[in-house]
Amino acid sequence: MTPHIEAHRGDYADMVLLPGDPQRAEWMARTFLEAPRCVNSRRGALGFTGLFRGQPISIQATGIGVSSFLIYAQELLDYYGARTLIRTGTCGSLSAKAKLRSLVISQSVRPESAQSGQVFGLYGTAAGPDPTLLARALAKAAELGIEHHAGLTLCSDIFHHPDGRTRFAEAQAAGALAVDMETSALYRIARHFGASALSICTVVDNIETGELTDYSERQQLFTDMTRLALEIAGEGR
Ligand SMILES: O=P(O)(O)O[C@H]1O[C@H](CO)[C@@H](O)[C@H]1O
Ligand SMILES: O=c1cc[nH]c(=O)[nH]1
Repeated sequence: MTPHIEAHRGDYADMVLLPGDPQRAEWMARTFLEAPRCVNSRRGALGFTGLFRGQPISIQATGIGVSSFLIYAQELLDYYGARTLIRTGTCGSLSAKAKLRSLVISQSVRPESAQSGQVFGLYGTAAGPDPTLLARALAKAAELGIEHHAGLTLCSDIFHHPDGRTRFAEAQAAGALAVDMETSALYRIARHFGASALSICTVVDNIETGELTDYSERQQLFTDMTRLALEIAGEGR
């Protein structure tokens, strides 16, 4: 076990999907995995291991933001030997292209601020997704007819900000499709451990228009993202 995970070594698969929300982790595991087994409930950060088409896959909630994310990612990579991490998150759209309920696949990511830079500086220079996972995701999403966009995303440390949406102007001018709060940390820590990573997020609100999805519709909302992540995870490393 680790300070934040009560599972034994060997309880996690090499391949781990990482939603932020523990309720999403449970829904994904119970809906899509065969024989899902809860391997962590410490602090309510639920983790599950089961089978997808006969192959072991784990799903671990990471909480909100870089600080929480890095705890779970570090312990999975360093202690439990995870080799592939796929974030199955939510994001806010910063672009008319990234429609509500569609998927954004992060092809490159920039941190929002100097504070982010200091945290991410622990893991060296900027990093991106694993090219093989990215190529698989793009091909599978097209094959399955899943609405998606791939491109630059922004990773923020702050959800409620006194400057509101004006703080995103520079990132929008640079072409950022959407904002989340973990992707930059995912790519950097994965590179540090020589692991493969990809971030896929479902758009749950549009920061320009103020459109919002409701939490109650979120389970159906995550079907495409979960199917896509499992399909590409199911192809192995
Ligand atoms: O829904 P998750 O995966 O937690 O992702 C997004 O939602 C949270 C903010 O509401 C942040 O963690 C952000 O990155
Ligand atoms: O607006 C949003 C929605 C989800 N996640 C974020 O970080 N921001």
